[in-house]
Parts: sequence; C-alpha cells; structure tokens
Amino acid sequence: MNRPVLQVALDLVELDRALTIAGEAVNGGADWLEVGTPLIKSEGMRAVRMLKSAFPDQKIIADMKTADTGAIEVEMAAKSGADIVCVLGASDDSVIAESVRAARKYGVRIMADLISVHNPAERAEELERLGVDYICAHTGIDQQMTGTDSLDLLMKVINKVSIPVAAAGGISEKTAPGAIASGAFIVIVGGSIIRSSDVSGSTRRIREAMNQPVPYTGPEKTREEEILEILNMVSSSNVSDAMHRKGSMVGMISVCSGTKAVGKAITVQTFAGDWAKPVEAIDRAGAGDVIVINNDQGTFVAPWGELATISCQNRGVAGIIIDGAVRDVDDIKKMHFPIWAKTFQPNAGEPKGFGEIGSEISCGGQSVSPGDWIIADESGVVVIPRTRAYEIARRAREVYNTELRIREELRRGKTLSQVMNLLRWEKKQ
Ligand SMILES: O=C([C@H](O)CO)[C@H](O)[C@H](O)COP(=O)(O)O
Repeated sequence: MNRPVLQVALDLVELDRALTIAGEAVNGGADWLEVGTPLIKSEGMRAVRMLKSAFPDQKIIADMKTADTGAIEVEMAAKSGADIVCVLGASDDSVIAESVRAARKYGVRIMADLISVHNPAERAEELERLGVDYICAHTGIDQQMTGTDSLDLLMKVINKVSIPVAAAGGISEKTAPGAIASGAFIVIVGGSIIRSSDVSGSTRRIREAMNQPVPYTGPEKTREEEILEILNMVSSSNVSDAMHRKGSMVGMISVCSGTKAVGKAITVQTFAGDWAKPVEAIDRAGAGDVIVINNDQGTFVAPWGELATISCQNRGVAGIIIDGAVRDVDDIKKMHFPIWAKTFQPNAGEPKGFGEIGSEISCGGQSVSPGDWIIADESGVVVIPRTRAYEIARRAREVYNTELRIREELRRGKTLSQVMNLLRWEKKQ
C-alpha cells in the first residue's frame, strides 16, 4: 500500500502569499498542493500555472468546484498545469461525465467533492461508476463552523467505493490520525497549516500524526466546553469580526483594567438604582455566569458596589456588565474583578425590588437574553446569541488563527498594507 498523501489546500486570495506558504508546506512534508477555490477565484489559472512552475515535483490540484461546463473547466486547468481537477459531486451526471471525458483527453484526473451532497454513500458509488478517480469526503468551512464533522462523512463513504478517498474539512494534527485509521488515502488540510505562524512545523506535525493512525472516537469535548475554551482564547475584537460587527455594546468601560469575562448571561432588569434584583441575581448565578444588568434610566445612583462584588467573587461569578453606574470603584479596582459599567457614581440606590431576573433586556444598545454568551475585555463587551454561540466561537477562532499568520508576515518585514494588498482590494465605485 502506498504511503498516504498529505494535500495542502492553499485557500488564500493572494498568489505571492500562496507561493510562500506552499514552499514552507513542501519543506514540512506536503505531498500535493491544492490551488484552493478562493485562490482560483481571485487569481484564475495564473495561480495553477505559477504553482506548477514553482513546484514541478508536486501534484497540483485545481479545486475548481466545477458545477457546469465540465469539459471547458477541466481543459483550462489541465492546460495550466493541474494534475487533478476537483468537480462538485452534487453536479448533474452530465457534468461529471463530460469532466471525466475531458480529463482522459488531457491526461489529468478527476476528484469529486461530496460537499453538500445529501446522499453521500449512494452518490459516491454513482460517481465511481461515472469514472471519477478520487472521492473527496469534504465538509466545507462554513459547515464546519456549525459543527458538522468531516470524519463522520468519511466513514459513511469509505466502504462504498474502491477508488481512493480523500478526507477534508477542518482536519488538524488531532484528527488526521483518525482519517487515516478510517481508510482515507489523502488527507486535505487547509486552515491548520496555512494560518499557522509556523507552516513547515505544522505540516511536519500533521505528516507525523498521519504515520500513527488512531481510530476516531468523536469529539473530545462538549459544545459548551468548546465554546468556553475558544472564547477564553480569543478576544472581543475577534468575536466582533466573526459577527460582522454585530453584538458589540456601546459605551462600556472596564472598571478593573486587564480583566476579561467569558460566560453565559444571567439578565437583570432594574430601575433607577434599585439594587435588589441585581444582588438577588448573585444567588441565581452559577459559577462562570456573567450577570448583565440594565439600569439605564439612572446614572445618578449606582445599583452596584464593592459588597455585591465580594459576594460575586465568593460565588465564582465570571463578571458583571452594567448599563448604568457602579460605585466603590477604588475598592473594586483592588479586587481586580471583571466589571464593565457605563459610568462611576458614589450615590447608592435603594433595594426596592422592582424589575426582574431572567427576562430579555437591553444593555449597551444590544438585546441580551438569558443564556446568551458574553465576552468582555479591554476593547469592550460583545454579546453572542446562544443559538449561534458554537458557530461564532469557531468563526472567532478562524479570525484569531488568520491573524497568527498575518502577524508572522509582519514580523518578517512586510507592512500591513502589503500583507493585505490594500490597494488591490479597495472597493471600486
Ligand atoms: O475546499 C476547501 C474549502 O471549500 C474552501 O475552498 C478547503 O480547501 C478544505 O475545506 C480544506 O480546508 P480546511 O477545512 O481549512 O482544512
């Protein structure tokens, strides 16, 4: 049996960056280089030509994701130097058949991508009958964000075909051994390599992990554990980017500089400094929760102070967000407890008992429901709707990882404008 193949997916938009990263990946042990779909859309067949000419010993895969005009797309990729052309497995049979005919004519191979195919096992069998050379069990990047698992898909198709199967979709050093153990012959890796600050090192580690297959036993953590772990790693800015600038509260000041809060919201509505409900919410909160309070009608009195903060600390509350005023600021600063407020104010409110705990509230201009996730740091406070928390956390991690590579390129001497190729991407009117 031949040694399994590590295919590195160059899902970038700039050809010069793709060439540099490809070189580093090859040094780390990448076998095949994929001209990713974003790169093909951005740079066209020039990307295929340049990659082939820079890496003549590597197989070059053109990830065309062809859905129509199979013969034309396969011909142009083949003539540009591709060895393998990817077509969408969900395309009509006529597209697949034409792609296969063109591939035979121009001496290249066809990989059929099962992304978004609803009956993958059955379709894989049909694709094999239609003559494709490889099946790609692929979970797309947007699907990965919602938690779809690429190795589940691999296991559905692996015993259905006799042609080699590739596994793709969020594969990392941790999951690559599972892909090989499940029978994948090709492991396709994009983000875990191309966003790394050490591309060669990451490639090498994945290559080594592939040499020690271990059966896949499913995700190690619950979704909630994963959300918490990711939000503790990323920043509120990363989350804001992941949410396309939605979710950020306006005017929130961090009381204790350098603190961060991550957790699920316990919401409190109160009025004009009435501190009964905010303080009762401490008894409702579990360890790791964030108490989010609306008191925006009264900044002349503070519904929160040092004693409530001590009580929170004792209970393991992760943080306090107040759309309103806070007092005892000197004492709270010494406690280094994560609190965000609109303003500071020495006047105390009264415990009258109006308002409620656990209803939808407005805080810093954002709607917050119980169970929504909060991430707060020096840049501000962002609320993540609980129904999208897993997806947003994963997207924020993509942002975080993308910045790791950009930081590395800045360290090597490029300006930010060069790395981002700003002039090229300015919006044309
Ligand atoms: O094909 C891909 C995707 O659709 C974007 O073009 C990726 O190359 C593939 O998913 C591998 O990348 P990761 O999922 O980031 O490992």
